[in-house]
Amino acid sequence: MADITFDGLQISYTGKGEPFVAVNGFDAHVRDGEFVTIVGASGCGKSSVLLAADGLLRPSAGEIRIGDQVVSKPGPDRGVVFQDASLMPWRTILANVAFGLEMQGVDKTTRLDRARHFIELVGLAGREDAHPHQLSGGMRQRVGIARALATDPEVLLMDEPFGALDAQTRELMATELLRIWDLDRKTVLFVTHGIDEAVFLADRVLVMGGSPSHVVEVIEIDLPRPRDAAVRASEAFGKYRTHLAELLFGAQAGAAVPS
Ligand SMILES: Nc1ncnc2c1ncn2[C@@H]1O[C@H](COP(=O)(O)OP(=O)(O)OP(=O)(O)O)[C@@H](O)[C@H]1O
Repeated sequence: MADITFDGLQISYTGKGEPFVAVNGFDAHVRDGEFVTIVGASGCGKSSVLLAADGLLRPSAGEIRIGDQVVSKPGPDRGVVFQDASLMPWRTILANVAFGLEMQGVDKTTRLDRARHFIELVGLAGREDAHPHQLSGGMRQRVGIARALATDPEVLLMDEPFGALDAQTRELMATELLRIWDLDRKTVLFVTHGIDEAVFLADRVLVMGGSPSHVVEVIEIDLPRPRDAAVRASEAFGKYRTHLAELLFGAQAGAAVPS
């Protein structure tokens, strides 16, 4: 089981003065195979929650469990994609995607075969020998996704993976991500600033708010899959957008979002 449980999660940062409690009482459950997005105002702690789920940040109270295992450090059960794909510039695309498998000691033939498979899956077949600087921002994010998938993690943690892309590429990437996710439905936790993106991708949206922040509302997105342009244009989609905008920016902002 690759469900994720956040149980009374608290995240504090210690500096020179008093510790700063960024997140407190964050409770949530992401079901096995579910696609959950997290939204909230800038600085509310979305990335902190994701870093803690990856095991890179130790909670000051509470715990995170993947299945029945308490998260204490990064592990092969989790694949991570950040806003900046953080590729190694001196490595080819193939070698970047194969990197995690190399770290796991997978033999060369197997890891290159697997890397090629995932490069093809993200639509970059033919670019295996290119270097990251020869690719567009969207292509680099595709490489980041292929790299995260190559080790076959149970859980994908994604922090604004399309945040640096233009609006059109961003929409395209969201559709592509859902196509890939649909192949084996990994458990996904996806942080975004984008209201449309949050609704389009998710089975459920976790809305963060408060100070220190926590989950203030969980919205079940009852829209059909596969999600496509027709779903995006539907009245139901518009209602979810308006509701989310109201929650995040107040009633006036919600009214300004066209459905
Ligand atoms: N290393 C750190 N040291 C001290 N404070 C930090 C550190 N990292 C984050 N913070 C603070 O913790 C809070 C949450 O930050 P975090 O980056 O998790 O928010 P976020 O919701 O992901 O923000 P954004 O949407 O702008 O990316 C912020 O107030 C931030 O200033």
